[in-house]
Amino acid sequence: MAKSIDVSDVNIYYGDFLAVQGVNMTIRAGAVTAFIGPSGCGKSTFLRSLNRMHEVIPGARVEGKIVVDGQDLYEPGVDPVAVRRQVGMVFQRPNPFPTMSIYDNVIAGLKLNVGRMKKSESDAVVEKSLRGANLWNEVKDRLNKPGMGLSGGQQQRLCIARAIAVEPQVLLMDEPCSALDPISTSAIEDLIHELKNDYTIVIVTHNMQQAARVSDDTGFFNLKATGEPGHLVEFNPTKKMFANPDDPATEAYISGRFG
Ligand SMILES: Nc1ncnc2c1ncn2[C@@H]1O[C@H](COP(=O)(O)OP(=O)(O)OP(=O)(O)O)[C@@H](O)[C@H]1O
Repeated sequence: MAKSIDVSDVNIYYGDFLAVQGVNMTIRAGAVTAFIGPSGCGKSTFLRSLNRMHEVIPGARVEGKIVVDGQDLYEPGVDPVAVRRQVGMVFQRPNPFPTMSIYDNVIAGLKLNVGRMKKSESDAVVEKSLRGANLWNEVKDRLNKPGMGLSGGQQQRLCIARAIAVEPQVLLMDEPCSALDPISTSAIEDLIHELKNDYTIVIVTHNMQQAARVSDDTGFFNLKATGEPGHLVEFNPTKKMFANPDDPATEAYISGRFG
């Protein structure tokens, strides 16, 4: 089930470098939230802090609170692997496991989490996840063929199927369409609309039309100057953000005057 995310006073470091400073926001359950902003302002860094992926980089750390379903993800004793199951992620470039079939790609995460499953159970998960990712009809007759044999857009939907197979509460997407052609992009955008009934979705995008098309809320990140930390300038419903933003910097960015 979709959950909200409450972010308080979050600072994110790479070693001594403060990359993102002082973020506060509430990401609504069952909504699509987009992060926009110029290159280097910390959108991806912040996104990765939402499922404890940031800390896999040596020296990287997060301060502050990120609460999902009443649980602060950064409290001592919280298992980052359990967090990543609850908060799934889809990356910029489709990254199916190269040696695995379509079928095995879908259940790869689930196998890690639950171990062995009955064939009938895994068949059901594979079908449900591929249907959920709008890919079932295209691949149902070749589930045992390699995942790498699919088109880029199909591979990205396969990665979405893999992410939803473990039934997360939140789905993070880091520029999921940037490597895709317009038709595949449109298929992923349609899918995002459908998935938000079941998942809280957070998407980083460079494409402002995409943010306007797919999201309910938008966060605009910016940098005061090169070398300064990125910060959240404004967080508002997407309609307001694009029609009547609160901050002049948001308006300047949205209207293409910088970035
Ligand atoms: N692995 C890393 N080690 C050190 N610094 C990093 C690392 N990854 C990112 N940074 C720095 O953190 C800051 C934020 O980068 P990040 O990639 O989050 O920005 P972004 O807004 O997502 O940029 P883009 O839109 O170009 O993808 C930048 O100054 C970047 O150089």
